[in-house]
Amino acid sequence: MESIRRVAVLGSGSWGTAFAKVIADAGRDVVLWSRRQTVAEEITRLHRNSDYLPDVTLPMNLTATSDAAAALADADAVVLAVPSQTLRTNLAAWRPLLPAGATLVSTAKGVELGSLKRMSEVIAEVAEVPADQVAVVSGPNLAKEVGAEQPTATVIACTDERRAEALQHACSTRYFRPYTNVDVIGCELGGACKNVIGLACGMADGLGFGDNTTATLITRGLAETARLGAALGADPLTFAGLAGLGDLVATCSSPLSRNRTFGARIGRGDSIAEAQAAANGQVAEGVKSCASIRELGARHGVEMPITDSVYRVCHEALSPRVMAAELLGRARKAEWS
Ligand SMILES: NC(=O)C1=CN([C@@H]2O[C@H](COP(=O)(O)OP(=O)(O)OC[C@H]3O[C@@H](n4cnc5c(N)ncnc54)[C@H](OP(=O)(O)O)[C@@H]3O)[C@@H](O)[C@H]2O)C=CC1
Ligand SMILES: O=C(CO)COP(=O)(O)O
Repeated sequence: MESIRRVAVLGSGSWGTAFAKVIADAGRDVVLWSRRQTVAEEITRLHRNSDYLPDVTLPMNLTATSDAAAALADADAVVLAVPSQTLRTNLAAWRPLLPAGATLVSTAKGVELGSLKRMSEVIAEVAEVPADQVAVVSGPNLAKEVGAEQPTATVIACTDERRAEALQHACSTRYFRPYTNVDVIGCELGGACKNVIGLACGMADGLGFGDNTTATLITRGLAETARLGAALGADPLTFAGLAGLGDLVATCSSPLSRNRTFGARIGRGDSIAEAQAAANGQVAEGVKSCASIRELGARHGVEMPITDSVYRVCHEALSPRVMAAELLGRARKAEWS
């Protein structure tokens, strides 16, 4: 695998912008694609993305465009940083422009509604590339903290270890430390499921519950994520790592998490529509992915009580307080069963 010199990042929201900055800080030329020309112009001319990371000055070797062909020209790696549920449509439009052989990198943390596919599966299918050409970046990576250059680690997962290492090299900086992992399934499930558990933790906070409840949800949330992972062939160790426990803890504890913030509003009594309006267009992936993850669990006979409860709150108008009572009132069982 050749080294990565030029990177296209498609999607200029919070994470697309922060991760593009990391790669530029690692010395690569980065072109960020934005669907809004005004955002692209602001990034290129003023080195700012005031909609998503207003306090961050972006590096000079990061430019932006709303022309996908210009962003993708000669890219050695293509980072996909759009929401999970639009990725298939976005990528289908970009498919003819993808440079042959480029590593395609998923940053989206979700499971597709309908197909129940992981993002790397969607990418391989739509781009018509082998699975080992697709990498996943996942870990405790709250965009605002990464943008502020706070010390952070992540996981680059790819079944082709040399591609993973090339990407690891292309995004290693003094504040961002990527580890490689060949367990793509586990890393993706960790990233998708933690958003749902983050919603549950937010709901608990909104109801006025404290750290015991949060710790209980984190731990039992990890247990159901790991059960799903086992059924889908993930490496159990992945769930103890950055893309598992690491991301789960960051999302479930941080007021910066959009999923946790969304859940807290619901816990305080907002409707789903009100919480969506307050999110101001920013994606809280778990609201949709709770449906696909719940269905994936059911398809594989995996019990996922927290995910099921979050789904019923988000899509069947279950009250969070009743959710809490129901979860506590479940049939008694052994911890590891
Ligand atoms: N934020 C974070 O801390 C992290 C997020 N992630 C994951 O990265 C993915 C992207 O999230 P993030 O950047 O945070 O999301 P944001 O909500 O911050 O930004 C979403 C971006 O996607 C664009 N977009 C939205 N809908 C479409 C569409 N239909 N077609 C094309 N572009 C679209 C938005 O454009 P516009 O501005 O014009 O609306 C915006 O640039 C998610 O799966 C998230 O879970 C992963 C790690 C960290
Ligand atoms: O994935 C994230 C941190 O790793 C961001 O979480 P939110 O999407 O909940 O903000």
